[in-house]
Amino acid sequence: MPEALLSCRGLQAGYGASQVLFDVGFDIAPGQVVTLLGRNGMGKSTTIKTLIGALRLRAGELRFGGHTLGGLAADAVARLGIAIVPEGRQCFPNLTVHEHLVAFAAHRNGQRDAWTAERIYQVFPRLKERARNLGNQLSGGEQQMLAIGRALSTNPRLLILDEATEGLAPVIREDIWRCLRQLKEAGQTTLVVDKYIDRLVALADHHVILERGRVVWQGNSPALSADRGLWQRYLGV
Ligand SMILES: Nc1ncnc2c1ncn2[C@@H]1O[C@H](COP(=O)(O)OP(=O)(O)OP(=O)(O)O)[C@@H](O)[C@H]1O
Repeated sequence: MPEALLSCRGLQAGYGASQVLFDVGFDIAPGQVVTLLGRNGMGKSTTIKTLIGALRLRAGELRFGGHTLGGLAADAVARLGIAIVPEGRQCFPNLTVHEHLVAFAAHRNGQRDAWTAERIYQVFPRLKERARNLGNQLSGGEQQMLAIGRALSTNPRLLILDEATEGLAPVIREDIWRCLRQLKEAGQTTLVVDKYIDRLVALADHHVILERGRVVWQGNSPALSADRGLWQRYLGV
């Protein structure tokens, strides 16, 4: 097992008086795709908010690429190379597709094969066709592709997708899954939260199941596929 890019142990976090995360711990190795699973309200988004510095870490250890993240503000975490595609896409209505892909461009992964606009267009040919369109002229699926492309343009060492296929038509969702497979083949380290477990099993290397703010199971795709009891107990499917 290569050294982890992200490593968290015993994470605790919450909102005011309500504690939501009690004991969250997992690793993400370079190039891995890891999922956070669990029913609604179990702490997936709260874990992500804690990782990106949007929510204060109350206890635990959070390390990323040799840095300790706990206590760092969100902009500092972003500069270290964690990019998030948030729920709800958030494209800019009056920037063109191409402007989205160059305005935030950075080089944070230290790799030679940078995600340039051209490379992003290879993964998302639809975006190339729409390069001159404004953000508010795009369909929901195109906006989602653009949100992923924009995050990639910062060349993150870790890409985080929170419910990236939420609200999309099935055919568009499949397009997003195909793109995520391409990103994985290109070596992009990714953390995914989504509800389509069968698709995640096909895509990801490692899965982490949360139940009321604690990791109750983690393992690889064959192990998760083989244990339908886990799906019923923790995932409600
Ligand atoms: N801003 C907030 N203030 C107070 N409580 C919150 C806030 N955001 C989330 N919570 C609570 O924290 C708990 C965990 O929520 P979280 O959003 O992390 O769950 P989740 O696993 O991502 O599920 P979902 O798919 O519903 O988003 C829930 O009980 C939720 O009500």
